[in-house]
Amino acid sequence: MNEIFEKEMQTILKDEYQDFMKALQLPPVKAFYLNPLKKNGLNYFNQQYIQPHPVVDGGYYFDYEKYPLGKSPFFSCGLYYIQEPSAMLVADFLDVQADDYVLDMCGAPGGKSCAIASRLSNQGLMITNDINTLRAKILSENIERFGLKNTIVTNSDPVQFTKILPEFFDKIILDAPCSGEGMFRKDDQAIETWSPQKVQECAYIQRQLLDYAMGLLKPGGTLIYSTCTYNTVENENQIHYLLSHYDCHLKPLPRSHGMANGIGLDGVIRLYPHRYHGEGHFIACIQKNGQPEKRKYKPMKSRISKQNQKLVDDFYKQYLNIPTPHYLYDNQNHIYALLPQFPELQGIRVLRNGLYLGECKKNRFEPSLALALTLTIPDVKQYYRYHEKDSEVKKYLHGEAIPGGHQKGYGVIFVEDYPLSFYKESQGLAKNLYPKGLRR
Ligand SMILES: C[S@@+](CC[C@H](N)C(=O)[O-])C[C@H]1O[C@@H](n2cnc3c(N)ncnc32)[C@H](O)[C@@H]1O
Repeated sequence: MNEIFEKEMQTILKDEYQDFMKALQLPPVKAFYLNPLKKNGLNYFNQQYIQPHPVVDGGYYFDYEKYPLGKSPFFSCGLYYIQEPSAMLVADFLDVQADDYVLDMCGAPGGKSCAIASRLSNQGLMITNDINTLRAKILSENIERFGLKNTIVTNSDPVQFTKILPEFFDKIILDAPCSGEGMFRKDDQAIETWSPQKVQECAYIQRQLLDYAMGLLKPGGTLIYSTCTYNTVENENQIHYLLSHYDCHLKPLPRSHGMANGIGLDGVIRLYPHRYHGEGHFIACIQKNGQPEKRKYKPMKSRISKQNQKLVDDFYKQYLNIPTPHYLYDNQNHIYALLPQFPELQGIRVLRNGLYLGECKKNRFEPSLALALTLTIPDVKQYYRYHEKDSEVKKYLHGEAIPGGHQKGYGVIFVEDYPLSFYKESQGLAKNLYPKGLRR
C-alpha cells in the first residue's frame, strides 16, 4: 500500500489506525436489496444465509461463499440487486418521494439508480446517466432487469443537461468518480492505481460535476454527494466549496451503527470498515435554498407510424391482457413507451427512452426482454411457470428450447411469480428468446 496514503490515514484515524489496517485484511462484505416492484421476493431466500441491513429497509447482508446469489435465476428476474452495503445507504439517505424527478449524474453500473427508481411511482422520473459508453450500456441492462418503466438512460457529459434542464430536478445523486481508497479491500486495482495525483485529478472533475449539479437542482431540492474514498480533498473540502459558493445548506445525516462524523464538518457521514459493516464511503446531503417554481420544459413527443402502431396494438391484443401504452416513441422501428413527464433531451445521447417494448420487423412486432421483465402472470395470455430449481429454468437460461404444448405465438416464462423472458411457441416447443449475451 502507498506510504503517502498510509500516513494520511494515520492522521485521519489517529488511535483507530491499527484497527482500520486490521479490517483491511478481512474479506469484503456483500449485500443485496430487494426490488420493491417484485412482490413477496423475500419468501424465496434461504433465511439461513441472509441478515437484515441495520438501516436500509429491504437491504440484506448475505454470505456469498455459501450462497452465490449472482447465479440464481431470481437474479435474472430482477428480484434483487447485489450492492456493497455502504453504497446502499446513499439512495436511502436521498429520501425519495414517489413523484420526485431525480437525476443520477454518474449512474453506472446502476445500484443507486435501481434503488431510487423502484421507489418512484409512474408519476416520478429517473434520468440516469454515465459518460462511459460501455458502463452506460451495463447501466441500461440493470435498469431493464429491474423492470423499470419510469427511467431514461443517457450517455452524455452532464454539462449537456445544464443547457436544457436548468433547475429541473427535485433530487440529484452525484456518486462521483473518485480515487477509490474505500475500495482497497475489494479491488486490488484501486490500490495499484492510487496516487496523490489521482486524488487531485478526481477532485477537479468532482468540482465541475458539483457545479453542474447545483445548476440542475431546483430551489428547495436536495443533492446527495458521495465518494468511496477517505481523503478530505475529495470529501469535506468539496462540501465547504458548495456551502461558500452557492445559496445552500447542509442537511445533517443521521449517524448510527459505527458511522463516523466528518472531519471538521458536522452532519456528513464517513464509513470505515473497522467501525461499520461495509467498505469505505463518504456521504453528504445538501439542500438548495429558495422556493421551487413550476417546472418549464418541453415534454418528449410521442411519435410512431400508423403501420408500427398497428403492429404493437395487434401484439398487445393477441398476447397480453393489458392495453398498449399510451405514448409510444419509434426510433427506427425500435419502440419505447414514454411517460408524459419525460422531457425532450436535445443534445443528449439517449440509450433508453423509457421502457423498450421491442422492434417492428417487416410485418411483425418482436417483444423485448425489457417488456417481459415488467409483466405479471395476470398480464399475459399464455405462460409457463417453474420453480427456481426446475431443469427447464436452467435450460432456458442456457439458451435451449423447452418442450411446450401451448398455442403458437408468444408467451412468458415465469420463475414462481417473476418473469424471466418471452418465448415463442411453435410445433410443441417453447423457443428460446433469451438474449444471447445473457445466456449462461
Ligand atoms: C462511483 S461510479 C458510480 C456508481 C453508481 N452510482 C452505482 O451506484 O452503481 C462513478 C461513475 O462515474 C462515471 N463518470 C466518470 N466521470 C464522469 C463524468 N464526467 N460525468 C459522468 N459520469 C462520469 C464513471 O464512468 C463511473 O461509472
